[in-house]
Amino acid sequence: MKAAVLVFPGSNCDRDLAVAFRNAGFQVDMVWHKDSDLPANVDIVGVPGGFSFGDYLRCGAIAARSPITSALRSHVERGGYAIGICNGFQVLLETGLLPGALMRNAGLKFICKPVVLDVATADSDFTRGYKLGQTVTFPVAHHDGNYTTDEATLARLKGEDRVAFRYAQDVNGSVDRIAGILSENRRVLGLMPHPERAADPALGPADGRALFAALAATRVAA
Ligand SMILES: NC(=O)CC[C@H](N)C(=O)O
Repeated sequence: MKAAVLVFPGSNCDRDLAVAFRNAGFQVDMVWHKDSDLPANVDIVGVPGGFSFGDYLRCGAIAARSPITSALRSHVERGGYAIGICNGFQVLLETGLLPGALMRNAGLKFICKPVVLDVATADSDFTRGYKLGQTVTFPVAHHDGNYTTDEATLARLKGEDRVAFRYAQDVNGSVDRIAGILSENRRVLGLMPHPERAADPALGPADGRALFAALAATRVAA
């Protein structure tokens, strides 16, 4: 299995994400945002956390217009897998590859702490290592994590079982306590909490490991 981790000016979780992929058995290439192609035969693209382009305009808005993001779009449109974590989730929303938007946290403060999440669906190649309703602990570190969308999209996300994770308790004001969502074909996951920072038992809780392990076990037919 081959992963590509995108790197923007201001990314700061790119290496953590690469380590989590590698420890799960992936071969990983780092790809600079000015490149216009992904390496050949990439199975999954990781869009990492951080502060791409200093979070200017809106978090992820400039990164969404980088050359590599067109390649990401083509990869996803071909049915390829992608995961966007924190700033990566913001980038996926800004590209329109996932629906909705992330606003400033309801409390207007940067939140940096481990949070408990409910696994809201186990029906995806990202979450099938968990049980439905299981709780997991991943860290969050964001100021713009307040997920919102219109009523119709929210109803659709819920009706199509596309909410992947919910905060067990309100953290940042997100509608329906949504922490992460899936694309229509369930091959793109965007989430604010950081599974890659909870993937090594030597460093603390390692609930994120099951996500990368499930992906590594996925037979990709894209
Ligand atoms: N850790 C991150 O990816 C930070 C995300 C984003 N720049 C925010 O603060 O909302």
